[in-house]
Amino acid sequence: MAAQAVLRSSARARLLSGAFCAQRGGPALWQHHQNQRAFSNGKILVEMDEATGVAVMKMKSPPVNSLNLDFLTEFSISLEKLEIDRSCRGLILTSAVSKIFSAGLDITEMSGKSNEHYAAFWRAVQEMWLKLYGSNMVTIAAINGSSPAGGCLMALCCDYRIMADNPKFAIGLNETQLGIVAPFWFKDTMINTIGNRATELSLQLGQMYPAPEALKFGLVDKLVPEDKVQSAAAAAMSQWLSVPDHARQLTKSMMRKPAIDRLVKQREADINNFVSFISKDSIQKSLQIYMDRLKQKK
Ligand SMILES: CCCCC/C=C\CCCC/C=C/C(=O)SCCNC(=O)CCNC(=O)[C@H](O)C(C)(C)COP(=O)(O)OP(=O)(O)OC[C@H]1O[C@@H](n2cnc3c(N)ncnc32)[C@H](O)[C@@H]1OP(=O)(O)O
Repeated sequence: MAAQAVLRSSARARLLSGAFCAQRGGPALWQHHQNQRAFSNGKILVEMDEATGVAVMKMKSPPVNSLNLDFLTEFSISLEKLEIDRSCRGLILTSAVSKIFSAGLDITEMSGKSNEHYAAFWRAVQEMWLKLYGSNMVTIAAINGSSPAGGCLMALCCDYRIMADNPKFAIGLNETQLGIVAPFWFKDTMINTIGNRATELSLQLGQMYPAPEALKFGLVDKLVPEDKVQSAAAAAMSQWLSVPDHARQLTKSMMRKPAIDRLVKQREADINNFVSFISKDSIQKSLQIYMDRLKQKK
């Protein structure tokens, strides 16, 4: 895909230079065990089944898998590593943290930091989206917990979503509830999944949907009991992998390329927009109030 080509160069350069690995105290090399390969960069564990060509990526950044700059960098590099591995055809994205898929963007990365930090953070968020939404692999989200905002975006980037059938787990783009705004590419991703009107309702209200409602709304494709999420994802994956790769990939590209091209064309403007928005005093105040509320609910 065009966007993939643009993106691959920077992440691959970092991957090959080993800059990221050195920073983490050593290269994230594959460990082999029978038909399994695995690597971990700290916040992400990847296990690959060589017999099926399916990798399972587990987010393991307790307490809530929030997407901070380190996490996003590890995520993009891990994804790139799988993308360039020709033996890997499918990716199941899930969480190793009990009851949480991902709490979305780390709010502390958007509060009280320099404009340079905000810009680097937002570039990393964009990169995560460009890589996951534009992946050539079959991507299935095994949503085994709550998934607000950026966590929901990650799930929406996948080709298919299976969620644990537990009404305590909720998913949605709740940005307006924080007093912030989902950018156009979050909105486009949701429109491409549930349509324009449902997205407008959902985004304006900052709605979080408990699993059964998320299914009705089309935000997820299937609900299964909590202990069956991984096996259901594996079963769905084998169905998806029965389709010839080239035909499926071209179809995926046809569906997603307009949205991807849109961000690629205005990446720098989108970063500048984010920095000027997030650094406003009124927005900082809203985020502070939201964080205080989160801590008080305990
Ligand atoms: C006009 C154009 C504008 C263009 C762009 C401009 C704007 C930018 C848009 C930015 C888009 C943003 C996307 C996002 O993802 S924002 C993040 C949204 N996330 C949330 O609202 C999630 C909040 N968290 C929760 O609802 C819950 O924590 C939970 C995930 C359901 C888990 O609940 P529970 O198991 O009860 O855990 P706790 O609430 O006790 O949380 C544990 C500790 O984790 C901290 N926490 C939680 N979420 C986050 C987070 N997202 N970031 C940072 N930290 C988080 C929480 O405070 C607890 O910390 P503590 O133990 O120190 O108290």
